[in-house]
Amino acid sequence: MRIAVVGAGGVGGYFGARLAAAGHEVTFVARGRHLEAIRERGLLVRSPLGDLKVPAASVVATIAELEPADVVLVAVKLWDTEDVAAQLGDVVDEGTRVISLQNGVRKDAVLRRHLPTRAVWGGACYISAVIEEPGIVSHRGAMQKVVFGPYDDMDTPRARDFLDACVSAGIEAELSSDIERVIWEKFVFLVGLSATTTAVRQPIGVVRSDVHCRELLRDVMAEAVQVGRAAGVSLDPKFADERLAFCDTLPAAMTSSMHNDLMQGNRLELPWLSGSVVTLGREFGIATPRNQTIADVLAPYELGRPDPDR
Ligand SMILES: NC(=O)C1=CN([C@@H]2O[C@H](COP(=O)(O)OP(=O)(O)OC[C@H]3O[C@@H](n4cnc5c(N)ncnc54)[C@H](OP(=O)(O)O)[C@@H]3O)[C@@H](O)[C@H]2O)C=CC1
Ligand SMILES: CC(C)(CO)C(=O)C(=O)O
Repeated sequence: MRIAVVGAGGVGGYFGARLAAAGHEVTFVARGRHLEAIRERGLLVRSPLGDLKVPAASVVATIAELEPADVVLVAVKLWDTEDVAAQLGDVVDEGTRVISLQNGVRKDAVLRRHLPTRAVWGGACYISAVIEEPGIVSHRGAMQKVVFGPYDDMDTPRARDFLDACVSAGIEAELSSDIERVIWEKFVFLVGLSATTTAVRQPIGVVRSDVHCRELLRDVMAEAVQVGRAAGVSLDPKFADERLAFCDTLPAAMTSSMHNDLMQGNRLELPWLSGSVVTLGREFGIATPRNQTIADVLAPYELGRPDPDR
């Protein structure tokens, strides 16, 4: 398959490299020092499942340089979605399908503002991966799963082709007939994990074993479930309790990409995570005090490490 990956970071770098290693025609769009390093030495992905090397020739600097693709994977941080979606408008043709592997529940609406509705499939991924240094992505742990699905059943046969491509590349992959619910289920869990690990600056093991933090984790997820249900998503009303039990099965050292970003002094996706729960809560008249507090205490870090002398 011809696959374009916009954003060659933790997520895009990992999944794109797996697909490339399986013989698919993968082109990455990268920028900055990461782009320069890939152009010089190729992209190296370090993974406990086996390292991967992508040749320098697979990278381009702009979306406009992409050749027609069957599937475009969007894997940039959420603040870059609008810009990427606008540029994709010029390269997506009749046969192209775009899957965002980003977190959050508003990404596909942003893509649809710039792309034909049929071109946008839903997606979510489960992985822990970061740009270790320019040109090098590190996959942490063995988790590496993609769930995706068209919003329109007519597209299911072509979606199966991408499923086959992922499976043949060794990616744990699932084709869902209810991708909106999948995206929301991931969102509920992620909002809980990212809010607590980032605010507490500790991994899930510490969060879940402290009685107060555990209740916070549950409440943050319960608020996300409530707003999701108000938005018409078929989430189980007890889903937060189910996810809390799931959190008990996670490796104690697991954190979240937002916690990692905070520790690195990077910008945070906070407005699209707890921030989205608050915004949607306002829209539907649902109180979201726990997510509001998370959004408030992390606000000084939203654009990167704050300057204490400011
Ligand atoms: N990392 C993880 O483990 C997980 C992340 N996610 C989600 O996946 C999404 C991507 O996250 P992650 O992989 O961590 O992000 P990264 O920051 O690691 O990678 C994104 C890359 O895309 C680049 N980029 C942004 N805009 C463009 C553009 N227009 N053209 C070319 N390159 C561009 C960024 O460059 P620059 O640095 O210059 O901005 C960066 O190199 C997020 O929504 C995140 O929440 C989901 C599951 C797990
Ligand atoms: C929870 C996790 C690691 C699962 O993929 C994630 O999506 C994130 O931290 O952004």
